[in-house]
Amino acid sequence: MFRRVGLIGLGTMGPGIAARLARGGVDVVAHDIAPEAMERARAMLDIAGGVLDKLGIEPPETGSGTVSFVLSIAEAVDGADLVIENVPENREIKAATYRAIEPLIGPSVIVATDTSGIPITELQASMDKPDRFVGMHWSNPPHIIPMIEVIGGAATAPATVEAIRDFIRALGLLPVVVKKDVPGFVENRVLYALLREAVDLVERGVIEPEDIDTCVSWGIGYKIAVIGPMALLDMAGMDIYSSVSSFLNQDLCARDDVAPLVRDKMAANTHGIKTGEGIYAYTPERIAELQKERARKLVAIRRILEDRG
Ligand SMILES: NC(=O)C1=CN([C@@H]2O[C@H](COP(=O)(O)OP(=O)(O)OC[C@H]3O[C@@H](n4cnc5c(N)ncnc54)[C@H](O)[C@@H]3O)[C@@H](O)[C@H]2O)C=CC1
Ligand SMILES: Cc1ncc(C(=O)O)c(C(=O)O)c1O
Repeated sequence: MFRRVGLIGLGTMGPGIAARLARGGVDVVAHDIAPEAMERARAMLDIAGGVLDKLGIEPPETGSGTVSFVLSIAEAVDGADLVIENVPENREIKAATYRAIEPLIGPSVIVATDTSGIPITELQASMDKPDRFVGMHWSNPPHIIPMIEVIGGAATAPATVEAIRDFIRALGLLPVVVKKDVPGFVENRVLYALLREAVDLVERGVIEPEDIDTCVSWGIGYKIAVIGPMALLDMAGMDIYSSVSSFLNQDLCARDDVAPLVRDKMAANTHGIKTGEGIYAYTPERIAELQKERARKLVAIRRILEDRG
């Protein structure tokens, strides 16, 4: 079990990760190059703590850990036995961050990345000690979603993968070890297959955005939370899947670039909630309302799925 974690990057993911680790008894020393991100993270900690209370996640007997904010990477990694990197999904920024971290840590300190899908083998190529480098892919919102993917690259020592898997288990979370270092790992390969098809259907005028959200949330999402895809195949029957996939697979979206709908949104700086408009438009009041409502529903669903309803 790691007792002290250096957390680098406090944007969308960092604050929830800090809150969840601290609730598990870990002392987190957090750093972001942007002072305003550190301020936002402080405010987020209280909100995430309230959600963890509602989830009934108790600290261990030794008590909750702490979260402190520091002004440099050197202070964040000093004395850490694990460093978690949460900087933007950009190879150069990540490589520069590892170059800054590595000279500051001892040989036994593990460095984990929360990359959404850049292969670990690629990222560890810039490291002096790639054997202690590993993927630890949390899902957003990270203080609520219990599943975390663990991915070793070609040069990762098996003991590094095992240490992260055991740490996640000790926190009461659900590690899933991905056996091959494929781009996107597993969660995002599945999610992006769904998103590619959804964007394509909206772009082709087959369905309105609100209607595909209803269709997927109530038709597929609700069911898949209880019955995973492999179990769903058995429930539907291999005969049905074989028959439907024989004509449908060839008609599914197979585009290998970013869809025009998404490129247009990027060009117009309509990135979603973070800019106030994406597929839908959001006022600041609506964003606050949605965040509360989504957290409340995710907490209620998780309690039911854990038979604690
Ligand atoms: N947003 C999401 O839903 C998910 C994102 N991820 C992955 O997690 C990582 C972080 O993603 P987000 O939190 O969404 O990114 P973000 O862009 O919201 O936050 C990144 C933070 O890193 C900071 N930063 C940049 N360079 C830095 C440096 N050298 N030192 C310290 N801080 C630095 C930025 O100021 C920013 O606050 C990415 O690899 C992303 O792909 C993983 C799961 C879900
Ligand atoms: C759109 C999107 N992309 C990546 C991720 C991730 O897991 O890295 C997520 C997420 O929900 O966590 C996501 O929604």
